[in-house]
Amino acid sequence: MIYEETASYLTLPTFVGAIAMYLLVVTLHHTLDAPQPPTSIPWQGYGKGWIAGVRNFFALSKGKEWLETGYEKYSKKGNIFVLPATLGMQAEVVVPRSQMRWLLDQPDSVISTSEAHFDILQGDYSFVEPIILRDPYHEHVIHKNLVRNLNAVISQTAEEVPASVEAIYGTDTENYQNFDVMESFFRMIPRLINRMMIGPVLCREQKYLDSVYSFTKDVIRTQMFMLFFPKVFHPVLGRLLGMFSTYHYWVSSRFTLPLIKKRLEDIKKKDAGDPDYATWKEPSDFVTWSYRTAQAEGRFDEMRPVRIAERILPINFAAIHTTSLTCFETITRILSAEPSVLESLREEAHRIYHEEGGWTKQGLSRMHRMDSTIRESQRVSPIALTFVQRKIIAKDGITTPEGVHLKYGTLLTCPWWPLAFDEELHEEGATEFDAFRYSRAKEEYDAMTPEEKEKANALKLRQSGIVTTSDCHLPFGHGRHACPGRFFVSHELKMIFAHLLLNYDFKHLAAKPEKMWIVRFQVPLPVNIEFKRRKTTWQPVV
Ligand code: HEM
Repeated sequence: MIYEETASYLTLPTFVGAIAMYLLVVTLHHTLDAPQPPTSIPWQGYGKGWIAGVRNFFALSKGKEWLETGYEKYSKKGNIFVLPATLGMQAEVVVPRSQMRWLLDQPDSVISTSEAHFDILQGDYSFVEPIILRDPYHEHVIHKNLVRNLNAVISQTAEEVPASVEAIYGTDTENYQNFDVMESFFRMIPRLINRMMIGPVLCREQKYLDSVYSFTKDVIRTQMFMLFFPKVFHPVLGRLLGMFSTYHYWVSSRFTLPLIKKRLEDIKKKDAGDPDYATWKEPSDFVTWSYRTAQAEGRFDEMRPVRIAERILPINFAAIHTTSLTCFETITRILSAEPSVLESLREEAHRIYHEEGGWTKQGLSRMHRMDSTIRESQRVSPIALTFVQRKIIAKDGITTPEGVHLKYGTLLTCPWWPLAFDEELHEEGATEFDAFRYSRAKEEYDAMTPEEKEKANALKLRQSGIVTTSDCHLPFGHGRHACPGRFFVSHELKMIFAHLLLNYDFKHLAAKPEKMWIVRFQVPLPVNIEFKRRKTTWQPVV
């Protein structure tokens, strides 16, 4: 009897009603809970009231349209506007290009990058311990060490690229194979980034690589799931979801901890003048950089092996998906462009490799066509609508140059998607992919006489490379918190593509890959490419 009564409530309408009620509660909770931008400034979406808030919350596919309209109506006139909260994402105040300098000049104690990242990435739960994102010392280590150790990093990466590519793309010279492009890079990139992080032994250990890759997926899962639940559930849900990343950290640490402990022992013996270590040279990788930086700065907590092992994972998180997506965009753009683009890139890679006798920093910096192709692929395929997220952490808030007061906790951001395609900011054809957009002028410059070079604007040319960020080129962010990994990525990607294009044949891609927008992110749909190992490395036709 009781069973029958219960069953009578479990009808489709009651189930749908319960879900609708739950979502309504979640929406209202998010709306009331998050710091709200002022209603005195323009809001995109359905408006500012309660009902509009509910409609905005469910408008999963509207973000792009709202941003484009806001950009045209307000950003171009130098005004801020609000991109409303969708799902559990916080409303963002979109800062126009004309106010970007003001935004980036604010001290970290007023407008914070790390606090914005902490909130967005659920720093309380996703990275094993909250301190990892609360005090992102690993970012400081990368900022401080990567560029100054670039020569060593490039030669290690050059050593690792051929085997990393072959491990995925194989050596079959007879038959074309068919592969999911994104998957191929998700398998290749962890090895290359971990060569820089922890050296040649572990970067080839598949179980270790699986654990770090799984960790990055755990973080994304936690971040996504939490959007659907009000903050009151976060402590329980976050801890449950965080167990996955803690587990994968634990698996990775079984590989990393012994190596880190041994490295620190070696360094200490070397420092103590142990004669056995007279010729020992400390490897230049993230482990050594972390220890040495912490030692120089008296950060004893950061010299502990466990802490160094924990910090390896957020760097993997920052690197794996971003680099794989960029590789995906670049190769699919090359293969769907005119075949002459592929041939031209091959010619450049072959020429420079032979002129330099291998991959050097100097040679890679002369690969203008490849540099341009990667930069242009990033421009025409923004991963997200907005970049440069910052959170106001000054307790009293802050007043913008146009006199609007924004309170503590407000999220600020910059409009990347519309900037990327603005015809007024880029040379003609801004909506089209033009592989050599940034390299034509550089090649012309290289061919000039010294007198002609003196008259040319070399600075402008140098400012159009992959690593150069600006207020209208944001794939690596902008300002002092712009991605420090880009100095590694730019060389890594050139070596990967040079190796792929010189050693493999590819079938032309008939159509450009399809994309889908999920809230504020652009996600490519799966694409397969057909390729075959060449019997001999590509040679120019004489
Ligand atoms: C193509 C690949 C990559 C892309 C597109 C990318 C993009 C970004 C973006 C958009 C930011 C935020 C910048 C801002 O808010 O102004 C960022 C930050 C960061 N990235 Fe990357 N990244 C890539 C690869 C890497 C790699 C390989 C590393 C590590 C070696 C790395 C380490 C970092 C770090 C540590 C930060 C935080 C910087 C800070 O807040 O001071 N990234 N990245």
